[in-house]
Amino acid sequence: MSKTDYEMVVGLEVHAELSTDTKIYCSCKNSFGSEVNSNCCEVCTGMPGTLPTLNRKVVDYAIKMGHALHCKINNVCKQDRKNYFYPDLPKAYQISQFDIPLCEHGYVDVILDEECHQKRIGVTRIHIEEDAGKLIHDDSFSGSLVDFNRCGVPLIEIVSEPDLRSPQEAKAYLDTIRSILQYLDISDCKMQEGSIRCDVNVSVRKCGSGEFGTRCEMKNVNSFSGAMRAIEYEANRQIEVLESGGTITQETRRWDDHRGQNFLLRSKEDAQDYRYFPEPDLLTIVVPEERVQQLREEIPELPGEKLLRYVKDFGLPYFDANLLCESGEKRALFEEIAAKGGIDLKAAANWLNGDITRILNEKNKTLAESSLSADKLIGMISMIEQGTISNTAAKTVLEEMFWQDKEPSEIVEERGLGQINDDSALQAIVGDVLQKNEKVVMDYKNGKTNALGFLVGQCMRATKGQGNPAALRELLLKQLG
Ligand SMILES: Nc1ncnc2c1ncn2[C@@H]1O[C@H](COP(=O)(O)OP(=O)(O)OP(=O)(O)O)[C@@H](O)[C@H]1O
Ligand SMILES: [Mg+2]
Ligand SMILES: [Mg+2]
Repeated sequence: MSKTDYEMVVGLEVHAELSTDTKIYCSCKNSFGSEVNSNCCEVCTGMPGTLPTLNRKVVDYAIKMGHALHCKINNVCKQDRKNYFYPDLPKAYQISQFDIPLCEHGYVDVILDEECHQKRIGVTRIHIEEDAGKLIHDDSFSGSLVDFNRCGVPLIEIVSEPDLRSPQEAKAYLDTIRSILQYLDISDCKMQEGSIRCDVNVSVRKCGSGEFGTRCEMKNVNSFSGAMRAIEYEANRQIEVLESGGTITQETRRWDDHRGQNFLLRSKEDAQDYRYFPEPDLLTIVVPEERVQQLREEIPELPGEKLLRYVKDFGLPYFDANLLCESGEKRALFEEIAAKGGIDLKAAANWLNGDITRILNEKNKTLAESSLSADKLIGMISMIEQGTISNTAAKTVLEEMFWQDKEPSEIVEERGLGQINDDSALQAIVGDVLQKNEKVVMDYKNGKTNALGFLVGQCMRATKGQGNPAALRELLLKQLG
């Protein structure tokens, strides 16, 4: 049998750090990058005799994610101890949730491609738990150091059903989960700071088989593109094992993205190995039904719905809509423009995704720090549409109105950027350009039609960018016969 006779089956566990001000069970600051061991106390390091107190915000944030992923919310639930030893876990247990997670039985619709085909991915559960500390390995000394600042940072674990069938589907799912977290403003999702991490579970089976194969779980996947590579590699590894007559055993493997390979860490522990038991130091979580509903009402329009709406209602191509949807500020400005109307929205999207994004990136600023507004942009784009200014002149207008409290019309006037639409003025320029470019004119007459573009360019140059290109083109065509 060959590779194509097999199908891969993938399920993902996403851990997202929640952006609460304080940790999940104590009042230590929840922040990244502080001096090592400066944000920890006897509670988050589990000193004997200390008691945890649940941070209410953590429950709110997790319920919001539950609503966004269409989950059933278990507003009466408990927390459990997951026992294991590791040097970054001074308590030797993690407070998590075992048999009754806060949210379960959900799903998310993921957009798979530019034609907006969708696939529904099941979400098994979302539970709250605490993060562990961080080991620091350094070549300058033997052994490892440990930083406890991350102990007790709140996490949600979002577990998917094994519904994914390719690395591309897994990537689309991860991108969707990340942007939902960002839309809800409950996690900063900084991959490089580890605020969103994923474990990748993979199995393979013969195409057409109704049963799943044995899964292997990969740890140390540090990016979404790394997840795609890890999935591809692991599925191939399993197929090779099966094809050579072997069997797959349930294992935890370590992905090494640099080498593009994974390595056995341990044969997989089962839930029973953790000896889960109800956390005796914490009360049952009880969230009043009104609070659950109130949180539902706080859910904004989510990325998938928004993207489809931009494509369907505003006629934007997927690519443009997707770029706009990535930034809260851009979305807000675009929607304000769309609500006011009167201009081509594709043009607005182009400016937002193009020059405006470029300028912001160059200056490392946000839209809120600029002087741009929906009205200014509408004003500028209308002037282009009415032929008052050229696209080139508009770039100058944009640069000026970006940081200054000036109207586009003011700038056009001050800087004399108005487009020359006057036929007789343009006629003179066309005549001059044709005279100076006899060879190009010959080429054009001999069938080299792209010579026309060159001539338009020359006319634009002669007008210092202020000629109306459409009018110039027409005049040129007339003269060239
Ligand atoms: N046969 C399979 N092939 C691929 N993925 C699978 C298969 N069976 C289960 N999975 C996926 O494995 C993941 C299991 O995650 P879950 O958190 O429930 O358990 P775990 O990995 O054993 O626990 P832990 O959180 O302690 O790592 C889910 O995403 C699920 O969809
Ligand atoms: Mg898990
Ligand atoms: Mg796991």
